[in-house]
Amino acid sequence: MSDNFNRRGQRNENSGGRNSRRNAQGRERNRKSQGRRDFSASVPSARRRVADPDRLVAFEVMQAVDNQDSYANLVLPQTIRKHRLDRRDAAFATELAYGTLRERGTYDAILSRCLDRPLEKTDPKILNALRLGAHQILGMRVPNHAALNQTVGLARGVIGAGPSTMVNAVLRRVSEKSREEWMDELTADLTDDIKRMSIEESHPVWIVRAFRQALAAHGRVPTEIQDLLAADNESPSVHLVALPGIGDLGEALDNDAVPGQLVEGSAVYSHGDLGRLESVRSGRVRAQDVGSQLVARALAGVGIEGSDQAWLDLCAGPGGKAALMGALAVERNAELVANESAKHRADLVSHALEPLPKSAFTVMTGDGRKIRENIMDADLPENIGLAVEAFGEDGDVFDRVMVDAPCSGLGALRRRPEARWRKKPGDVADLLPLQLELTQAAISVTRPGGVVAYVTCSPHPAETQNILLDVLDGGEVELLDTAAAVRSVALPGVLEGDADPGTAVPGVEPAEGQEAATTVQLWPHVHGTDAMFMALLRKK
Ligand SMILES: C[S@@+](CC[C@H](N)C(=O)[O-])C[C@H]1O[C@@H](n2cnc3c(N)ncnc32)[C@H](O)[C@@H]1O
Repeated sequence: MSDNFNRRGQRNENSGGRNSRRNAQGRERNRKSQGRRDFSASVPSARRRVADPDRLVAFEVMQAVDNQDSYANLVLPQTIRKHRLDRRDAAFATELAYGTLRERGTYDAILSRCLDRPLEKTDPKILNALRLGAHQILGMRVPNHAALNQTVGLARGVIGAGPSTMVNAVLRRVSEKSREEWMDELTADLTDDIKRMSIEESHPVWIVRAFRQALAAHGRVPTEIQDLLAADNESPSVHLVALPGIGDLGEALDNDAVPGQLVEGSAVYSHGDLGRLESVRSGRVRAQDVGSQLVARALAGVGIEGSDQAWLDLCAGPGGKAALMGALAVERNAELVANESAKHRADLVSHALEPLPKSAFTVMTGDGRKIRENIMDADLPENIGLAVEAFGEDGDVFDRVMVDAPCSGLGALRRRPEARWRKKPGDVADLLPLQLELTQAAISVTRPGGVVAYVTCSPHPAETQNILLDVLDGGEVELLDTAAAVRSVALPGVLEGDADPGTAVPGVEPAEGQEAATTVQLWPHVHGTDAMFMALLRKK
């Protein structure tokens, strides 16, 4: 983490460069030359009447998330461009918007003690301005007077003079206590740990509860929950993968990336715009969570007997795992079929696979549940086509199949700052039938002895272990020692001891030739990855 960011990954406003609007002490520079004046925080009526551009960007992102259901990670870059922020101000706006969105739950609990009306009855624009102010005061090291002054200026500029007076009064009350004092006050009378953590770590109560169950279900200690929630509030590092045999990490490493600690061919990049790396622009090096890299490599690496030429990624969009699997397939003289139901996402898969030789892959657009019918009609690469003929009407042609199922995404909350507030408990239940049917469809096109990987970016027991048990009930597949397969593609020693991601599944016997029947659950607070689940299944 750079020196310019605090414990929560936010920038300290104390490292002003030559052109910065903040000086070396973190104070906003005087802007007389821009025709505006900065005033003392104690004179609200005389404060600036226009919104500071980086705070305005953060505010517009919050509004777009609320009013247009926008994704912050998509709308933020557009808004930064619209307001022509320089790199430094863009970084500040990013931390302000993302941090405020993530920690909204904590700030709302504090604001509800400072407002004289319920939050629901507060004008949403005023509420968003207050949240941004609270984050600057309690979550970033912006001096109180600057946070107040600038947020009042923002409110005055985008909402009006009346509301700005109220924003000033409320933020003054917020600034009267430190974050720790606020937490003590808010949680003093709470006997329920889940509610306490929900406020302290800014997650909805139902997600805290689900995570605690998930930790227990995947063999970890439920008391880890606080660390897990805290890890969700950190900005994730950018992990890179060099497509094996196609890309290399040299350029990234020359530009301050550092080698990844979990898996070979990976690096961690924390030095700004990835687009400046030609290897990334060309798609030969890709940004990909290292957990995704691990599961893709584990499926490619697990031992199978017999043919190994036809690989399938059943739910491939936008193509991250497909690109890595496809490159590994090329090295092994195998070919990849990448299927995706949404046309625009199938186009992204085609784009992700561009660096591969054209003859090495096929992209199909279709419902994965109908893959069996669809592959019989498809124009597949020659060796897969031959295999289809060999298996005749059955269509069970594939040696390795990835089912990276559509899921609640609860394991990647740190990537989508607003996601935790949008998701509902029903989202988990809604996807369960689809997850099961996709896995059954995958099994139906896998040849006996071939392997299916069931993967989710969620640790929720309903969409991980329960789906697995339903699949095993079908009697067509057996659970492999997934943890051993994952360890074998990780760097030596890193998934041992407390970092062992494996869990034995009660009542499930090891398959022939396997030490154990295990699943794998990765965690942000243990492995620095998304909370990704994997079960490797061998077709009988
Ligand atoms: C978790 S994402 C896959 C991520 C991808 N493997 C990667 O690494 O980039 C799940 C994908 O499944 C797709 N999907 C949803 N329903 C599907 C279906 N019935 N058949 C095939 N794909 C489906 C979604 O559009 C989404 O792109």
